[in-house]
Amino acid sequence: MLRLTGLQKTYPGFALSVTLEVRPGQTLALLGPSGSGKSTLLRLVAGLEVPDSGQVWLDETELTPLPSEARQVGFVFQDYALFPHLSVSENIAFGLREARWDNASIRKRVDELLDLTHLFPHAHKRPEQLSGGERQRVALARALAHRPQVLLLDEPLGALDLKLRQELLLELRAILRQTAVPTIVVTHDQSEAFVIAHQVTLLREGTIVQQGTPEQLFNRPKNRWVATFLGHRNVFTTEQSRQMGLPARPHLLPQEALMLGEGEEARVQERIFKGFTVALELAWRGQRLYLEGPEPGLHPGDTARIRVDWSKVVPLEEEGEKNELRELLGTQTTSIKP
Ligand SMILES: Nc1ncnc2c1ncn2[C@@H]1O[C@H](COP(=O)(O)OP(=O)(O)OP(=O)(O)O)[C@@H](O)[C@H]1O
Repeated sequence: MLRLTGLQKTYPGFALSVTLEVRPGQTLALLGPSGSGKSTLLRLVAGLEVPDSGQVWLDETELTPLPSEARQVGFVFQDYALFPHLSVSENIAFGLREARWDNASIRKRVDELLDLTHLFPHAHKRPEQLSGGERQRVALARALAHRPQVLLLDEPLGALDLKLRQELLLELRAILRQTAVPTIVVTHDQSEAFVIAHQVTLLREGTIVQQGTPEQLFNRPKNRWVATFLGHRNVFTTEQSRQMGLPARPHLLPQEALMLGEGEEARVQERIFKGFTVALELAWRGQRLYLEGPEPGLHPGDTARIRVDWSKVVPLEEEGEKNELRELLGTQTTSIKP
C-alpha cells in the first residue's frame, strides 16, 4: 500500500497539500486541470522533489528520507525519455545493468517485458524507428523492468493522437491489471481516468476536491466545478435551480433524469447531429437543457415534451461548503417534488 500523509509542497503562488492511499494492485488516476499540481505530486512520490512537510509511505517503510534511486519506483515521463542510441531491448535492460543484474537474469527479464508489452518484433529497433505507441510501451517496459513497488505514469498517452490513445488505453489498462503494482496515473482527460483507474482523485489548485471510484465521482459529483470538469451538462446554480422549482442550492440534472416525448412542453433551440447520437438544446422553465440520444426527429423551433424524473436529480454543494452539509442533503434527493 502506498500512502501519502499530509504531503505539502509550496512554490510561489502555488501550494500542494494531499493525503491519499493507493491499495495493492490498484491504479489511482490523478485528474485535474493544468497547473493543479499533478506532476508535482508524482515528483514528490518519486523523490525528485523534497516535500515541505508530510510523508510518503510504502507499507511500513517511510520513503520520504530515501533518495529517488532507493525508492523502487518506476516512472514513465510525458516524453518517455528513451535513450535514442540504444535498441528497445537495451533501453529496457538499462536500469538492470546499472543495478548490476547478471546477464542471464537481464535477458530473462527483458524477454518477459517484450512479451508483456508486445514488443518482440521491435526488440532490435532504436526509438526513432518506432511509432509513438511503440515508444510508449518501451517506456512502460523500462519502468517495470526492476520490478518496482510503485509505478508512476505522467500523462502516459499524452504524446499520441486521439485514435492511438483510444487503442493504447485498453492495452495499458490490461498491462497495469496484469502487473498489479500500485500505480498513480496522471491525466487531464476524465474519460481516460475512468477507463484506467480503480480510484480517481480530482485535484484543483493543489487540493483534493473529491476522490472515489469512477462511478462515485461521475454519478455523485460534489459541486458544480466537479460536475462540469467531468463533462456533465445541465449543471445549474442555486438561482437557476430556484427558477426551475428546485430547492435553493445548485443541482445536476443527469441525462438519465430526462425523458423526451412526454411531460411538459419545451422549445427546441439547437440540434447537433453527432453520428451515433443527436444532441438537442431545449428551452425549459427558463433554462437551457441539453439532451443526447437516438434521433429524436426534432428540429429548432419544434415543440418537444420533456419529463424530469426528480428522484434522479443530484443536489450539489455550494463551492466551499462543508462536507457534513452534503451528507445531510444526500438523503433529500428523493424528496424533490417541484
Ligand atoms: N520547480 C518549480 N518551481 C516553481 N514553481 C513550480 C515548479 N514546479 C511546478 N511549479 C508550479 O506548481 C504548479 C503546479 O505544477 P504541476 O506541473 O505540478 O501541475 P500539473 O497539474 O502537472 O500541470 P500540467 O497538467 O500542465 O502538467 C504550477 O503553478 C507550476 O508553475
